[in-house]
Amino acid sequence: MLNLNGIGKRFGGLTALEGISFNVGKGSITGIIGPNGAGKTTLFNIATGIYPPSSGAVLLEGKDISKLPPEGRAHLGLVRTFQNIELFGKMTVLENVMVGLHTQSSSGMFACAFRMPWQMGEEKRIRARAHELLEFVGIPELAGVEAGTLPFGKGRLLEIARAMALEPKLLLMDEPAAGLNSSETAELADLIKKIRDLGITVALVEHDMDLVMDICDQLVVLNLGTMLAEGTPREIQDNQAVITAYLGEE
Ligand SMILES: Nc1ncnc2c1ncn2[C@@H]1O[C@H](COP(=O)(O)OP(=O)(O)OP(=O)(O)O)[C@@H](O)[C@H]1O
Repeated sequence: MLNLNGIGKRFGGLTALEGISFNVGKGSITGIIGPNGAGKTTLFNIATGIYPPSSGAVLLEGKDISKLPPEGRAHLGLVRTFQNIELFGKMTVLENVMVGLHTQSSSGMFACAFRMPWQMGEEKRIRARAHELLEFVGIPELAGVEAGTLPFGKGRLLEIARAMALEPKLLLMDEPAAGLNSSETAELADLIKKIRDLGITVALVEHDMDLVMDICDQLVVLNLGTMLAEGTPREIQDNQAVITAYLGEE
């Protein structure tokens, strides 16, 4: 689904990544883990188009997307969530999801903002779909609430609903469990599995080892900008280099 081919990244004299190659399998949940400063965020930013790689290529379904900006990647179905939730605080929860749906709709934001008569049917369809997505992530009762007043954990679920509005083929999540308590993390784990069960490929950068061991089909371990290991959670747990470099730190 997503191929990272010999990715390298230099920031001035510092080599943040070197020779990173792996494939995020279609329909899988892939976790990218590693100690602090391993290069996870840098790799995530290269995959989502925030930075160009210094070397190597990013391929989505075989197509080289290395030079595409984030919006272009989103059009091809590569959608991301943020570690620091970015919501429209003054809008309702429902409206936040509707904004995502408008960017996908044929009529676009402009016509919808002015409520052209021929857009009313579309508007109704979008509102219904937004309700469905809130139901899917488990917060249907919060539709009318101002997004800025949401507790952090609910905000994360809303962000996921908004990402789902973009109809991702591949959802890239930046530390989705950061800031969540254990019951919220368990809820998140169920939701990510539900997303995978819809046929959407998921890749996440995450520090919460219990979460990645629970939900991931495949793990990639980075250390000091290189790939230390790749395998199933079981294989990674038993990998001596990983234990030394990473798990041993805990
Ligand atoms: N924009 C930048 N300019 C210069 N150096 C950077 C930049 N972004 C990252 N680095 C460096 O690249 C290396 C990898 O950092 P990165 O943030 O990708 O690691 P990480 O695995 O995400 O760490 P953490 O788990 O702490 O978030 C670090 O040495 C970092 O200082």
